[in-house]
Amino acid sequence: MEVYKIKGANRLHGTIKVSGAKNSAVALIPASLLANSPVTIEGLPEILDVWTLKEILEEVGAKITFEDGTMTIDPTNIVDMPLPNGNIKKLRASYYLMGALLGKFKKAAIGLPGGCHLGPRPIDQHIKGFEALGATVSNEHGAIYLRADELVGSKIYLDVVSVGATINIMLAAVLAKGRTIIENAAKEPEIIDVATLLSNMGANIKGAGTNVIRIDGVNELHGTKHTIIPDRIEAGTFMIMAAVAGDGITIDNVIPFHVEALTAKLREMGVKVEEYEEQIFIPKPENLQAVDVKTLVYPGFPTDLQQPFSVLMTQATGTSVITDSIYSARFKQIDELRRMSANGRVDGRTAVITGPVNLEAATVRASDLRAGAALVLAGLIADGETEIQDIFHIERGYSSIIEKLQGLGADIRRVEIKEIEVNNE
Ligand SMILES: CC(=O)N[C@H]1[C@@H](OP(=O)(O)OP(=O)(O)OC[C@H]2O[C@@H](n3ccc(=O)[nH]c3=O)[C@H](O)[C@@H]2O)O[C@H](CO)[C@@H](O)[C@@H]1O
Ligand SMILES: C=C(OP(=O)(O)O)C(=O)O
Repeated sequence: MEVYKIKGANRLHGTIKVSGAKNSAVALIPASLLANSPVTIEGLPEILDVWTLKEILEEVGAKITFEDGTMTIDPTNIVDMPLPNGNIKKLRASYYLMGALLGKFKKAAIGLPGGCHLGPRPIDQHIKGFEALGATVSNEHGAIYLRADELVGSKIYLDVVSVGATINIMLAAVLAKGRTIIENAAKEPEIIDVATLLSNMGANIKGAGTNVIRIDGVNELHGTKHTIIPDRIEAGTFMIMAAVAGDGITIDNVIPFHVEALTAKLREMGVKVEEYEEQIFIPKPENLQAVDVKTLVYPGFPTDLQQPFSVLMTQATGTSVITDSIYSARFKQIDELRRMSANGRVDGRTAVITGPVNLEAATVRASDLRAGAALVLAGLIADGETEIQDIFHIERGYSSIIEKLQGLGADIRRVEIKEIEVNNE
């Protein structure tokens, strides 16, 4: 199996470029199935989730080319094939095939999605939306079966603000008859990105990015060309890295407005953040102070940055408290950071971390994507050589992470090791 080996304590310096947004990419790709001619998406990240979706779309008959971040998807000959198993379970966003295929064929059969284990991640709000549009939905042996004679627009109030449900309902509604209104919709930038693609395909969507989205169904959607937004979570991870291990780092291809909640927290800790049009510069920080963080829906502090941020807290003076109000069990990184001598404990939805401490290298396991990112950051500052196992989680969401970090002077390698070495630990 492959692991990352990181020799810590090199201060990092230079410019690091952010890739296209994972959470947009994984929705834009299924959205393209709704068109009747090819859709080209530029700037896609080369991450496992994108490769997996490509394979799933090919299974249903899409013709796809993918080179240098540009994917062209020709959905002209796709079929309404059931997808109860296999690749579907490798990522969370396979749930977007429900909305896209239901919208296109008025029926779909899709296995329950995978993705990071962060506590319960129900999809009841997605189903509520599909049912409101006229679909009957059943769960048969772990796959969701959706069928409708026709889809008719409806008013849907989301009981929980959900990124996935908001996008999935948009996907199902763009070809429905009449008007759909999504109330209490999520407002993440990725939702605007997907609405932009759909609008350029001919859909009629108003209000994406606010908590009320109005969709007037159209008869047909056509191909188009779209450039994806930068990944605000990857950008945020690099900003935290600059604060924890940097000696002057420029983060390139970022929309500063998308990471404002993080910028505010970094400044509260004593980190200087210089914002430019598409770049952020963070000089070498001094004297980090403890802060409290609570994750919230956008534009609040993103849950996806809470785990990397916890590493910064280990370097701040005093006791920091993080509360994750989105997920009930998103602190698996804390146990691994404790192996590296961090002083942290978890109590329900809260982690309490006291610093500063000198982290020490250890063999650790990435339990999920952002826990993995947190361990990479910890490895970059720890004394000695850290080994991170289960790196597929990290590569589900970070494009060319090894090469990007090496570009800043990090001593990080992907290494093949024998299973026996793992079992002996
Ligand atoms: C592929 C993708 O875009 N993943 C992101 C998406 O996940 P995802 O779309 O799964 O997250 P949601 O916004 O739907 O979930 C937010 C909260 O609502 C709950 N919920 C959600 C749907 C539902 O039907 N019922 C329900 O109770 C979830 O359990 C969670 O507590 O948004 C999350 C919150 O910003 C991010 O952490 C993920 O990176
Ligand atoms: C939780 C995440 O991803 P997913 O929803 O794909 O599991 C994430 O990107 O941090």
